[in-house]
Amino acid sequence: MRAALVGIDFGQGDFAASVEELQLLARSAGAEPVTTITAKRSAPDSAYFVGSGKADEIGQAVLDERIEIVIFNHALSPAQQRNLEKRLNIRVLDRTSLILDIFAQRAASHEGKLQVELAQLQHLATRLIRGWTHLERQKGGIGLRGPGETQLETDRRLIGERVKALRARLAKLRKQHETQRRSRGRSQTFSVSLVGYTNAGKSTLFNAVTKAGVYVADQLFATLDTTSRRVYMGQEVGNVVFSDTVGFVRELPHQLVAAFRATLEETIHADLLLHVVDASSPVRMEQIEQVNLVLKEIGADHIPQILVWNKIDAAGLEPSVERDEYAKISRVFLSARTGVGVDLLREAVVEWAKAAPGARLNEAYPIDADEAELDTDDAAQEPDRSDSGDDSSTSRSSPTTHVGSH
Ligand SMILES: Nc1nc2c(ncn2[C@@H]2O[C@H](COP(=O)(O)OP(=O)(O)OP(=O)(O)O)[C@@H](O)[C@H]2O)c(=O)[nH]1
Ligand SMILES: [Mg+2]
Repeated sequence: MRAALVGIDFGQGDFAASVEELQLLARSAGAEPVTTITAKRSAPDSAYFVGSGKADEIGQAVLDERIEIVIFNHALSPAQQRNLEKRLNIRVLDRTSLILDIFAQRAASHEGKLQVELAQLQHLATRLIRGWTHLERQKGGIGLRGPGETQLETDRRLIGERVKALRARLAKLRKQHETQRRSRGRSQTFSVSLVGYTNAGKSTLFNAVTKAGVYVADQLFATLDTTSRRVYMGQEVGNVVFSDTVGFVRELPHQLVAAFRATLEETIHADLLLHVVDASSPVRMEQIEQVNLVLKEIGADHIPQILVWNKIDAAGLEPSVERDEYAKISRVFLSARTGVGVDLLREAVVEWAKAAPGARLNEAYPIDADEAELDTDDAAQEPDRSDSGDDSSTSRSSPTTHVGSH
């Protein structure tokens, strides 16, 4: 489908990067961006978002380039969208609808599909409601109740009912998952979630670490549902669960953040986040910020993170590890694609897993009085563990020794 993209520069952030992202988003949705129309404004026009001169320029491009759809890099009000569609005589999508559309195409699990439908209906509902009041105002209300309005009221009611049903079903699914999680007990298994901006390389890294075949593509939101794999990480820590997750994006429609909370449930319950960053992207710092914002929104900002600077092959960087002031690993440079540095990350995860508060404590860690008591209890129940204690306590003078003491 031949698409014209429209981006307005309000003088905030990296405009070129944001237009580039819109092109990737459009392609991910299956559109073919043929032309990109940009303009500078200080504020959106209330009728058309762009000025009427710009609207005509878009109209001309639609004719010249045989455009089938116009996609705005912004959230349009229902009135703006309608006005534009009327004037251009073509379907107009805004950024929110575009992202919703990609999500609708990609959702694979039952729960994922329900969540997308819910978000779409909520988006639609605001349009209908506002569309209706808009009409009402135009017609002046009383005595002018036409068949169109009745239809809108019916639509609104039906949508409301469907939204309610979807919410109930999702709540039930969530409860089931919660019960499953609890019945598994306070799991001994250390869990790690890969999070990050869309296209950062999370799935590629997930595959490199777990050797699982997960869909990798140079598209936005290639992954929509969470995939988890249990991986044996050696004698000391045993199994670790890795979860790949949906990518984040700036201005992620708010309904979607809320709707995808459950998809990101694994993230909220993870012991450690691997925050994957495309080190070759000029806007990587902004992307890190955006991801941290979403993490805060879903209540996962308290979970410790390792920043994974991925794609060092493209960024011309060397594989390495950085530690913070407590000597804990805080950043790993690697390439998920070539595999260079991936072993450093595995070692980093093992180190974190060994140091985790809930992990099998053993006497190799310096611990303070309260924890020492706990540890004695533990040791009493599993006497065989103290046998191997001595040599590991000397060999592990590494950073992990800090953990017991905070
Ligand atoms: N040059 C280079 N490209 C990489 C590297 N890792 C991943 N890629 C590419 O980046 C693109 C996106 O990779 P994915 O693993 O699908 O990214 P993702 O973060 O899972 O993306 P979403 O699931 O859409 O959020 C693909 O084309 C990968 O081949 C890397 O280390 N170097
Ligand atoms: Mg992915």
